[in-house]
Amino acid sequence: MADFPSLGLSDWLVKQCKQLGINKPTPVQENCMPAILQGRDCMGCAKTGSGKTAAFVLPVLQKLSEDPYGIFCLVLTPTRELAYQIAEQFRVLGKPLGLKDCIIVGGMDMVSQALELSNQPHVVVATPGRLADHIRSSNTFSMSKIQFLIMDEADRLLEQGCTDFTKDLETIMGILPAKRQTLLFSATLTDTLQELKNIAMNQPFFWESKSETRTVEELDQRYILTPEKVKDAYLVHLIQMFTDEHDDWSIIIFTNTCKNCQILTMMLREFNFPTISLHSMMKQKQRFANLAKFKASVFKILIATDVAARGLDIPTVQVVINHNTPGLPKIYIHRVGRTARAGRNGVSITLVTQYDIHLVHSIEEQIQTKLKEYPVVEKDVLKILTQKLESTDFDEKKEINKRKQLILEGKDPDLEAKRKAELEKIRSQKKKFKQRIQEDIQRQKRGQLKKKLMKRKQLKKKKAAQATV
Ligand SMILES: Nc1ncnc2c1ncn2[C@@H]1O[C@H](COP(=O)(O)OP(=O)(O)OP(=O)(O)O)[C@@H](O)[C@H]1O
Repeated sequence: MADFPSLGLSDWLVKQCKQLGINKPTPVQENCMPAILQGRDCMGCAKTGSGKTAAFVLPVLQKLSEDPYGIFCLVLTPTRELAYQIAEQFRVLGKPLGLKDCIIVGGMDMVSQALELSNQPHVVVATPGRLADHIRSSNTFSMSKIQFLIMDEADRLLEQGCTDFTKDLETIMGILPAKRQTLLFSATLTDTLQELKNIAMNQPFFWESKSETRTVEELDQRYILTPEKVKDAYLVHLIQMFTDEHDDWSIIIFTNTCKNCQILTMMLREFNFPTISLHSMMKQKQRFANLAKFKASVFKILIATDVAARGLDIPTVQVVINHNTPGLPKIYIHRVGRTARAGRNGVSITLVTQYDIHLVHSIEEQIQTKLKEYPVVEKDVLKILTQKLESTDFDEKKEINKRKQLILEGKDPDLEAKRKAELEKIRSQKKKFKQRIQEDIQRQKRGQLKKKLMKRKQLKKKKAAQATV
């Protein structure tokens, strides 16, 4: 197995790595770093937690130390928290260089960002939306001398999901020099391969970790079958079990909406679990503060939407719980990848309701692994259900939360309720009308049939009468 010097890495960087406990390159580093140091474009696809960040940070720092000039490297990433994490890796590994970095993400002060950009940082780490805003609104910085464009979680950047980066990426690409090195990394590159190849035009070096499975071996992947209605009781039971047995464990719970994030946080706090949330409806400063508290283990439980599904590297996370079964296998891969990182062990548990079985099958097919059932003592879950959930008038809280949400959306809850009731009335009238029409048709059909049968009977009678004559 190669070591860092044999891959062409300078002594000062090898020393920096050692200080961080990075002694031997991981496969993605071993394979991609020489190609990057040779000046090639590179696409690296390796499992979650396998060291993809250092695979691009180290060669960029080496090249930067040889010829620092202007804004040298631009890193694009889909989420704000991830941008800070990547910038920190650059800062720590590039300390001896006196590296100047700049983070450009939404939700933070635009004026101070513009100032930082005009100060010619070596490395800019950005989310596409905010960087595109800066490009459109000012001409105080230039990216024309950029040597490296890096797209971390590259497949997500190209996806046209709920956040579509296409327009912003076009704006950004428009000011970058054609002559540059482009590096694309993710744990799930394959389904956007062609689009990515168009971005890395220089016959990119492509490396993908060869493995039957798409999740790491150290991850124990489980599921619990639960009726939708009592899912939360199972969740409480799981957390109770983990917190009773391991006081140093952190848990991330993924759920599908910001609203559910809030509701679950409220519910788990009722049970006195140290819970904090992270979702896109929160103010950015609060998002950073909550994540910092979770990383520092002030709060052991983080409830998050998929804004936290990709890239976040928090070594203390031992358990990932999917409160909803992810609709796409890719999302599942990234979510459960928040644990069992860098060779550590971890557990993931997916709550599967009667409506989600087909989703589990497609996840299993993609990851080439069968999820195992997580044993649960039903009696204990039932206890939670009857004692606590009922006594905390949870339904009432849900209703209050619904009303709060509507107010936040600028709607009047009472008017909305009225509107909903009217809609319901119209729907039920429509249903009744349809039913009536169908009944009429049936009646007509029955009438016609009756007539036919009568005719046939009469004909038979007639024939019989003729025969006797
Ligand atoms: N060669 C190495 N030896 C030991 N640990 C390493 C090495 N390289 C990186 N690490 C550590 O491994 C952890 C995971 O790395 P990183 O966050 O880069 O993973 P990733 O492959 O980008 O994962 P994801 O796909 O989830 O974004 C980090 O804490 C990092 O410091």
